[in-house]
Amino acid sequence: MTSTVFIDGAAGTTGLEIAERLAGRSEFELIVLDDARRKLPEARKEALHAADFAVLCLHDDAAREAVEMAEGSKVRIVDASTAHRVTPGWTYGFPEIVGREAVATAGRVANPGCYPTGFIALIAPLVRAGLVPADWPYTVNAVSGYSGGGKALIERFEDDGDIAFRGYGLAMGHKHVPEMQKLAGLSVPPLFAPAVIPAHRGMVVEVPLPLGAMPGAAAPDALRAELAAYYAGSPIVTVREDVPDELLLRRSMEPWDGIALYVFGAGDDSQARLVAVLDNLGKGASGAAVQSLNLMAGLPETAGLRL
Ligand SMILES: NC(=O)C1=CN([C@@H]2O[C@H](COP(=O)(O)OP(=O)(O)OC[C@H]3O[C@@H](n4cnc5c(N)ncnc54)[C@H](OP(=O)(O)O)[C@@H]3O)[C@@H](O)[C@H]2O)C=CC1
Ligand SMILES: CC(=O)N[C@@H](CCC(=O)OP(=O)(O)O)C(=O)O
Repeated sequence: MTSTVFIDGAAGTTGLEIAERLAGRSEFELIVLDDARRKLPEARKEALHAADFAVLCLHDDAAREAVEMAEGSKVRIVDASTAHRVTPGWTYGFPEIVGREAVATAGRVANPGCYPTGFIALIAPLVRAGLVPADWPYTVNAVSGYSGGGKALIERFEDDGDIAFRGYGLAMGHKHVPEMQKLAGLSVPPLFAPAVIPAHRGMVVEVPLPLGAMPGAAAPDALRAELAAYYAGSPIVTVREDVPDELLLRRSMEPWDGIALYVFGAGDDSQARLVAVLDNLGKGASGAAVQSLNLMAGLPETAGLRL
């Protein structure tokens, strides 16, 4: 059976990558609005009411508007924006964390943020297993390729070829913190230090752990073993056993919908560095949206993904 899909915001960075992952698949037929109509409220509303699925690849206000427009229709929504990630009634679209069945049966799915995908993948299973405390003030140090900021940041980095590093979120209160706290099951918000580097895509999310000072925290080998058991059999999440000399992001990175998790530990078990490497536009956005869409349509979760 073919399902119809409307990508609202199809001309944007995330929307284009979702369309690429759906291209040539007989299970989905895209509803496309031409350039003159793609922002017209009446055209969007008509498309939302005609579609089986809609993927919102919009800024938060336009995403909220789309959800309102969809009222009274049968459409099932995956929202890539931040608008509904901690909203009651919405399912957080991270099947490995909330369960595949929850996503498969949902009518409203909030696609995770790119940085939270790395943080939650690392921390949520460990908190649940009681191997690290839920009441610890975690720190999240992360770098992202500039496509993470959409068309505006892409243009800025490509116009100004001289930016080597952009630290931001310096006033704290980044929009990703609430979902990190909620999905990881933490009693205090993590301290988040994001930055952008002059590569188009790719990200590294690191959570440094002073294990010796953390009440009840397990040793690095036990943390790695727990993550490996938690994600065993996942075609998307890989827990790496190796300790490379260095972790590199390359400007030439191809689209990739997987995520690699590492636990690096000090010999005396006093410290660990949890690291997630992913593609902000892959498992961090478009790949995750297509994974959820697959599950919602009753299809294999990796169909169309770049793994
Ligand atoms: N980029 C990434 O790595 C990630 C992005 N996201 C989220 O996904 C969403 C989309 O981001 P991204 O693709 O990067 O952003 P872009 O800016 O690249 O794309 C947004 C698109 O929405 C279009 N648009 C703006 N207003 C309207 C409207 N009223 N109706 C219809 N279309 C509209 C824009 O049009 P125009 O082309 O004319 O500007 C643009 O094509 C955001 O909420 C973002 O935070 C989430 C995770 C990662
Ligand atoms: C590099 C960069 O600017 N990244 C964006 C987040 C990208 C993203 O995940 O957007 P959503 O929160 O809508 O999911 C930022 O920090 O605002």
